[in-house]
Amino acid sequence: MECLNYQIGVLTVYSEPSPYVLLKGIRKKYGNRAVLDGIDLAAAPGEFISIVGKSGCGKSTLLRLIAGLESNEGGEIFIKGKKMTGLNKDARIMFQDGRLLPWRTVLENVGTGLKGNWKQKGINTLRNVGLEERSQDWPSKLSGGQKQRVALARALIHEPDILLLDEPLGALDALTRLEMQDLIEEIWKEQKFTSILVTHDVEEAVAIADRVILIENGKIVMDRVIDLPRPRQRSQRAFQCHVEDILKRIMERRNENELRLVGK
Ligand SMILES: Nc1ncnc2c1ncn2[C@@H]1O[C@H](COP(=O)(O)OP(=O)(O)OP(=O)(O)O)[C@@H](O)[C@H]1O
Repeated sequence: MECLNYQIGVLTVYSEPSPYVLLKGIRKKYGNRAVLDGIDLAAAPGEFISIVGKSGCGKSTLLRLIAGLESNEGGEIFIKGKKMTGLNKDARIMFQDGRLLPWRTVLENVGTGLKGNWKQKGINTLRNVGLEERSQDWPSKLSGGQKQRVALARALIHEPDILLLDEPLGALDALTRLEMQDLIEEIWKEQKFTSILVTHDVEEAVAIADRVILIENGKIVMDRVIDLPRPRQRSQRAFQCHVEDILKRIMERRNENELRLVGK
C-alpha cells in the first residue's frame, strides 16, 4: 500500500488561542556562520511539537533560544503573547545527560532552586515519574533511565507551561526509551503543558507529537500534522507512512545538498 494520503509541506500555523511560543523570523549566527535563518513557528497551548533534522542543523540552538539561554541576532520570540527579553520563566528544559548534581540525593536534585516546604511536592512529583521509593538515593545508584526520570521530575516540579526536551532519551536503550516516551506522553496529557522535543529519532517524533517540524539549512522545510489517534500504534500503516515520508524528505534534502556540493 502506498502512502498517498499524507501530504508534506511547509505550513505555518498561527493557532487560536494565541500561541504559548511564537517565533518570528528567528536568525542565529555563530561567528560568520548562520545556523538559523528565518524561523517562523507557533506552538499552541498544550501542543506537542517534535523537531527533527540532521546533526548540526540547529535544533538544540533553537530550543536554547526558546529557553532564553542564548540570544538571537534577528527576529522576535513571544511567550504567551509577551516579547521575550531574558530567561524564559514559563519554560523548563531537560537535556540528554540529565545534569543531576552527584552530591545531592534524588529528592534534593528534584527540589534544586526551590525554597520553603518543597519536600512533599518533590515526593509527589517523583511518584508521578515512578521513582518515589528512590528519593533518598544518590544519583550514582540510578540507571540511565532512572536518572532521566529524576531530570524530568526536576523540570515538572515547577509546573511549567512549556517543557523543552533536548534529546532527553538519546542515550537510553530502546526499551527504556519507549517506556520514557509513554511516560512523557502520559504526563503531558494530564498536565497539558506545551512541549517541544528535539530528537534524532523520526519514529519517536511521530509517536509523541501533534506536529513534526524539519529544519534544513537554517529553515523549517516541513511542518507536518500527525493526525493519528493516541496512543499511537507503531505497526499501523498510517504511522509508518508518516515516518517514511519524513525520512524520505530528509534524505531528498541530503541528496540535493550533496549534489550541490559536487556541482561546485
Ligand atoms: N556555542 C557555540 N559556538 C559556536 N558554534 C556553535 C555553538 N553551539 C552550536 N554551534 C554550532 O551550531 C550548529 C548547530 O548546533 P546545534 O547543537 O543546534 O545542532 P543540532 O541540530 O542540535 O545538532 P545535533 O543533532 O548533533 O545535536 C552546529 O554547527 C554547531 O557546531
